[in-house]
Amino acid sequence: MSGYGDYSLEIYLNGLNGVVPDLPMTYADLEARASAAMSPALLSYVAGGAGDEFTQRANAAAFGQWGLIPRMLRATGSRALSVDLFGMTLPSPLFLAPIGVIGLCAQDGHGDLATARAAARTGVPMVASTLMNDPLEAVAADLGDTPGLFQLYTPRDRDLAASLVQRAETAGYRGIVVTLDTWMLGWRPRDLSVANFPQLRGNALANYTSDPVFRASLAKPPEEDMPAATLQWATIFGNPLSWDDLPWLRSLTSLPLLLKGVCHPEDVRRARDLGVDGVYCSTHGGRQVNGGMTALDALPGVVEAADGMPVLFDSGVRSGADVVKALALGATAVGIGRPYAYGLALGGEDGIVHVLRSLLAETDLTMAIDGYPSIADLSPEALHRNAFRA
Ligand SMILES: Cc1cc2nc3c(=O)[nH]c(=O)nc-3n(C[C@H](O)[C@H](O)[C@H](O)COP(=O)(O)O)c2cc1C
Ligand SMILES: O=C(O)C(=O)c1ccccc1
Repeated sequence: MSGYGDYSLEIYLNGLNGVVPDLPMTYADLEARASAAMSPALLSYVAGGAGDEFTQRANAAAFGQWGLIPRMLRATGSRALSVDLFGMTLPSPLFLAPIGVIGLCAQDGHGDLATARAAARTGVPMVASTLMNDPLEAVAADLGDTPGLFQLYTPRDRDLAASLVQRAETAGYRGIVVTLDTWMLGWRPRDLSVANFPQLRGNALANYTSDPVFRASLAKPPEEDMPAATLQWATIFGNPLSWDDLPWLRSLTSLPLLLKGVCHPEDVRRARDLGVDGVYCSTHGGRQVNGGMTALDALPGVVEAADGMPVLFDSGVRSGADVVKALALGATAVGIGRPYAYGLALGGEDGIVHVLRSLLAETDLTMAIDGYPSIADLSPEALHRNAFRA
């Protein structure tokens, strides 16, 4: 049974001793204070999105269409927030979405490890990006007993893809998440304005530079010629996959295989037919394309087509109320993106833990007060279409 809501009591009790939180309690404050703590180039990369960022804003605003219907007298004195995913029992429905430059968001450049340690402390699983400053093996070691999934950016070199997946299996990751919406880079005016793309400067490439297949493709080891290694990375990074590649992807692993960026029911059905174990409904936080549908609008159709297969969700989740709504629309687990990057930039590992505990507390309190004692009680019928939109 969840005691996540007790985080607020803990804070109020600390106040009796004159202690007030040194980390932000609102998303607006988190974003503002983290922005001030980051370099302008890193901030434009993390906070920015595609085009004029309409889709990025709409992803978050879409939650305002829905309101949880309060129900009374439903004995919500304790809440059940745990979820089952691929045979794992997770303590809560949250997970950490893959963030390729999370390493850079920490002062020491090891934000991938800090994220893994925050995952270990909270039990919130981490989806580790292909693009990390530390190799996937080191990140797995810091996860402890908390499960990790490995997010694959499928390179053009099939042997390199196979090597990365094999390494993830050996390191103990519990699933492979293949991201399909980012085999090429979208139009990102903020980054273009400062002519900065972190990976092209050699950042977050540790999984490549530590890989025997990648190293064998280089004339000189990356330690001697990183610019050449980086150019090689740019050449092989993105593979424009088709459905014909799916049997090959499936053959790479016996771990659960998930596809990230899937928003159309027909794509869900096709993935299912080809032996995929789960789909991940996301619009990449509006970073890749602008002007499209929001991830939340796509979610009900994806859930229906998934027909019981797990559906991970992210894009625009900023509060516990958002988490509850995504669960009610059928998400199996809900991914946190930018909020934890800001938590890390502002407060290191403790900053991530604070962001996660705050989101979980608000989720728990929302379910308690509105009369939904377990995640199983959350369904589309629990939601009302709001007439008023802020
Ligand atoms: C700075 C940054 C880097 C990201 N890198 C990756 C990545 O390496 N792989 C991936 O699949 N998604 C990546 N994403 C997308 C996230 O996994 C997630 O879909 C997105 O952040 C959700 O939107 P939100 O942060 O606005 O909630 C990245 C997002 C951000 C903000
Ligand atoms: O910045 C991103 O969202 C991201 O994941 C990415 C990674 C490599 C190339 C382009 C985008």
